[in-house]
Amino acid sequence: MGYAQLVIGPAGSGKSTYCYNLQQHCESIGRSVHIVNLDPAAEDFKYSVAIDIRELISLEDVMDELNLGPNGGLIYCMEHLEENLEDWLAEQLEDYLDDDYLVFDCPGQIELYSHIPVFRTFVDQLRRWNYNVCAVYLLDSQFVSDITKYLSGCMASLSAMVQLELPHVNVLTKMDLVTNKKEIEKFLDPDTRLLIADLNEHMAPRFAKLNKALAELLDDYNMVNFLPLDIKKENSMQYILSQIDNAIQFGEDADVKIKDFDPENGDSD
Ligand SMILES: Nc1nc2c(ncn2[C@@H]2O[C@H](COP(=O)(O)OP(=O)(O)OP(=O)(O)O)[C@@H](O)[C@H]2O)c(=O)[nH]1
Ligand SMILES: [Mg+2]
Repeated sequence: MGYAQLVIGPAGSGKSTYCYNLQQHCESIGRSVHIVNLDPAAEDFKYSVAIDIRELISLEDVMDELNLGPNGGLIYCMEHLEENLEDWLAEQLEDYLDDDYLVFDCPGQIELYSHIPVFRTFVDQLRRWNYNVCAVYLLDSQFVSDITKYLSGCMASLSAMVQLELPHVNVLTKMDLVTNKKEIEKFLDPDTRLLIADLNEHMAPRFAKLNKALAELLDDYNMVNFLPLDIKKENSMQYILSQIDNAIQFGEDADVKIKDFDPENGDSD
């Protein structure tokens, strides 16, 4: 059984930075992770890359040779990946052990998750190869400055969740930049009734029914729940990782091993 995180979220939300900080954190606790770059437009990374989509296809080449713009080019690249999962990706993954932990740093274009099936195909293939996969959806705390933006961020996350059908963890990034912590904290685990009240206050009365329906939708999917990520605080990443591990049952075998050697039940010397 392998384990994987699919790190997704809007452009600039902090996905690559998250991957780097996760790698640093894992190094510091002596745990192994391998970061896979799935962004064909990426230029350089701070993390060490285990597998790189740019060895299969690069956005620059596609744009030059096929005369495509950056967005069309990206879709072309991702569809090319989709067609090459069983040869290229399979071959790349052969270098990793069955129980390795992979982290996929994905591109930020939202249409990749809502309009075309590439990530759904990708995830289905990983599952066939026996990976437990968790979607980690990052949203920039700087973007969540008011309730309507927050709600639109939640909706984009929900759309990815419905499309991918994976265990799903939402993360609010760049908390180190937040000056008014109280203002943001209300978005981490809010009461949807308060959200509606807040929305109604800011919007014309004719939106009241829509606001109520949106809040109920979030409630039904248990969606409104974000873990704060402050890269300046070590325990912040540690907590997020523990939640994700839990979602993909990583470490349960290790728990069994620890219990086997529980000094209270084992031999004493
Ligand atoms: N202060 C601070 N800056 C951050 C943090 N995360 C990301 N940034 C900055 O935000 C910008 C975008 O970060 P990236 O990690 O490249 O974001 P991304 O989601 O990978 O972006 P794309 O791959 O283009 O979609 C960079 O300038 C980062 O330095 C954070 O936690 N704190
Ligand atoms: Mg990136």
